[in-house]
Parts: sequence; structure tokens; C-alpha cells
Amino acid sequence: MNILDKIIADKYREVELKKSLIPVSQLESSKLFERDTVSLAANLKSSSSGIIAEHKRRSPSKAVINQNLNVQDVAVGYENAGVSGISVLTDCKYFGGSLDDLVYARASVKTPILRKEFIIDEYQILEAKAYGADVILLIAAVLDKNQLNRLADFAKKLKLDVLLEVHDLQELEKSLDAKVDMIGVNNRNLKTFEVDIANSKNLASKIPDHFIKVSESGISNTIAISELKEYGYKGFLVGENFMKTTDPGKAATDFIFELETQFKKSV
Ligand SMILES: O=C(O)c1ccccc1NCC(=O)[C@H](O)[C@H](O)COP(=O)(O)O
Repeated sequence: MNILDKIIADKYREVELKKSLIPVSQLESSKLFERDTVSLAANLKSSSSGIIAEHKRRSPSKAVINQNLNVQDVAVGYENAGVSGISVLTDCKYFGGSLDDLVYARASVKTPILRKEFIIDEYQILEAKAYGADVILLIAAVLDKNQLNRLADFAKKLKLDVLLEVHDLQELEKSLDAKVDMIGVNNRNLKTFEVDIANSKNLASKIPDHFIKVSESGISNTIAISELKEYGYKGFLVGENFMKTTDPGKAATDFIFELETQFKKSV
């Protein structure tokens, strides 16, 4: 069993337990459930920085990244830096995140928030809405075509944006009918943890133009972003590169400043 299989097996058990503890009616009656969501896709289409900055305490590939930060400080720091979106990991066992992190981040910023989770059931999409997310992630590696289409439709009905993540051509082809806003190409192979930015470049031409292209993982410098933009990418998910510092907000500010300086020099 690879790590992704383990995460998903645990996730099915976790979701069943949660369903038995908190009924759907309770999620639907939460105050945040009524909130108007903000579109990450719209932000990425406009001339925003394109950076989706992640709150990530630890991960299966890197163990501890940073356990000493307050999620609200991180979210506010990211928003002040001018990111286009904020990604909050809510998985506890493998990433040290929680739905509380999502609520605290939501309370502190207006920037669109992605619930970064291994979604396998509609219940988790209701949770995303009830705890203040604007966007959900669907991972093609762990869902069949019917599940992808069904979960994407469900999220869209709740006015959530959908980022659909693929790693290879087979996963991409299975995803093309889903009514999603963004296709994310993960540069990290979630089964082996190998990271290669070339993955985004290789798949770019296979993604139809009506999807906003997002490149995910292993992005550690602004040169990589300039290169990815030439392949049509509008969004860039960055986690560890910011979170490994003592001040992720400042790291994101410096990164976006460098990106803008680079852009001005090129025109
Ligand atoms: O990051 C991992 O080790 C990982 C392992 C198994 C499943 C998912 C994993 N990461 C989730 C992500 O997609 C990343 O957190 C995100 O793309 C940011 O990546 P990075 O900038 O490399 O931290």
C-alpha cells in the first residue's frame, strides 16, 4: 500500500465517523454556510499574483515543516502579501491540519480559501462550505470518473469553486468532462513523492483552454513561475517554500515582489 492508499483508506473511516457525530442538518445550519463565496478562479483570471499560498504544518514527504505558527498570522501575512488564494490543509493525521484551522483563517481574511483535503464524499464538501471555504480540491488519482463528475457538480451547486488535481495524462483525460473551474497539475507524484516542475510543462498543451491552469508543488523560486506562465499557467500553489520560514507572510511578500520586479524587467 502506498501513502496515498493509506491516506484514502483512513479518510473513508474518518468520514463515516464524522457523519455519525455531526449530521448534515447541523452543517447546513451553520452561519458560514450562508456566506457568499469568493471565486479563486476569477482572481486567477484577473491580473493577480497567481500565488495560492498554503498553510501546511507537516507532510508525509517532509515530516515537520513548521509547527510553531498561528494559522491566523499566516493567513493575514499571506493576504497582506497579495496572494490570489490561500490553501488550508485540514487533514489532521498526515498534515497536522484541522477544520478549526479553516475557521480561524476564514475569520481573518477575505481572500478565497481552498479547503485542501482528500475529498471522497459529498459530506466533506458540505463541511468545506460550513467551515468557510470558497474552493475545494478533487484529486483524480483517488476518484473515478463518476465520482469526479458527481462531486464537482455537488460543489458547484453550493457555489464553491473546484480545483481538480491531476498528475498524468491518464488522470487528465478522465477529468475533462467534469464541470470544474481549474485543473491543477501536481508536480509531486503522490505515490513516490518525486517532484518535477517539468510535469506541469509536459501536460500544459493537453489541458483545454476553458480550464484555468494551476501548477502545484515543488515551486521554490520565481524563475520557475515565469517559465510556467509561458505554458499558460495562471495559478501557482506554494506550500513548503513559505511555511519553512519563521514568517511565511514575509516570505510570500518577498516572493511576489521579486516576481513583479522580474515581470517589469521582461516588458
Ligand atoms: O506534500 C506531501 O508530502 C503530500 C503527500 C501526499 C499527498 C499530498 C501531499 N501534498 C499535498 C500538496 O498538494 C502540497 O501540499 C501542495 O501542492 C504544496 O506543495 P509544496 O509547495 O511542495 O509544499
